[in-house]
Amino acid sequence: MHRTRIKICGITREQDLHAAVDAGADALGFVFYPKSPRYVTPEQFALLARALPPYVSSVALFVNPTLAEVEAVVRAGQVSLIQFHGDETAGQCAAIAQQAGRPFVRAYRVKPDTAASDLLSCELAYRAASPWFSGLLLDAYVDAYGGAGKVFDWSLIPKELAPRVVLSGGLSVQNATDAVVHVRPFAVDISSGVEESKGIKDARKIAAFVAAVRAADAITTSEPHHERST
Ligand SMILES: O=C(O)c1ccccc1N[C@@H]1O[C@H](COP(=O)(O)O)[C@@H](O)[C@H]1O
Repeated sequence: MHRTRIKICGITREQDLHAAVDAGADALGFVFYPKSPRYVTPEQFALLARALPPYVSSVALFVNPTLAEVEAVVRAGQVSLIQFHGDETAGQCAAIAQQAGRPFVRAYRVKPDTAASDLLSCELAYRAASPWFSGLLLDAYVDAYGGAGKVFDWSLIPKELAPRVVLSGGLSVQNATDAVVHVRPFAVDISSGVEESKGIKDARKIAAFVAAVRAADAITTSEPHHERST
């Protein structure tokens, strides 16, 4: 059975970190973009990261960072993976990841006119650019860098790419099962959909989201892959 990996992003409080871990999250995201309502400083991250148990990944999310900013975070606490969510080029991501010694996920903000070939060639280019490239995260394009709670058209994702991507953008307790059953991504990433207010997570929503993803995993296991409807 495929177990869709789950990342809960935008952790700012220790109680939210525990809620996500207790619910069964595989990864927790910390936002190092100062304009975000979910921003944590390296000092705040250092305290939060001490509460991370083994085998739960921590993802440091940046928007157009300098190498020094990334290195400061990597020094502050345990970082498993970097997430680039800005306008960084493949070369910049590769250079920072190499220097910081961490693999990275690249966010691609999907527009209504994004073609399947755009997504496939982007993945190919990143894979060629760096051995530190771990995969693409697909988010909806909005007039901000992310965390906007907006869904994009999942049918734009090429079927051959879906099993490798992190699906993101406007996921919620309500659409989680649908998202996993239709797209069958490797992982899902959610931030605003499990919040009570910006930067403050809701433990019940986190638990319900994880349950909805697991329900979808059970459905996709009983349904042969070739029957995927999108
Ligand atoms: O969470 C933020 O504030 C944020 C800021 C800048 C870039 C990305 C950000 N969050 C990421 O956006 C996607 C979608 O979030 P949502 O579930 O639609 O709220 C997700 O990967 C967050 O990690």
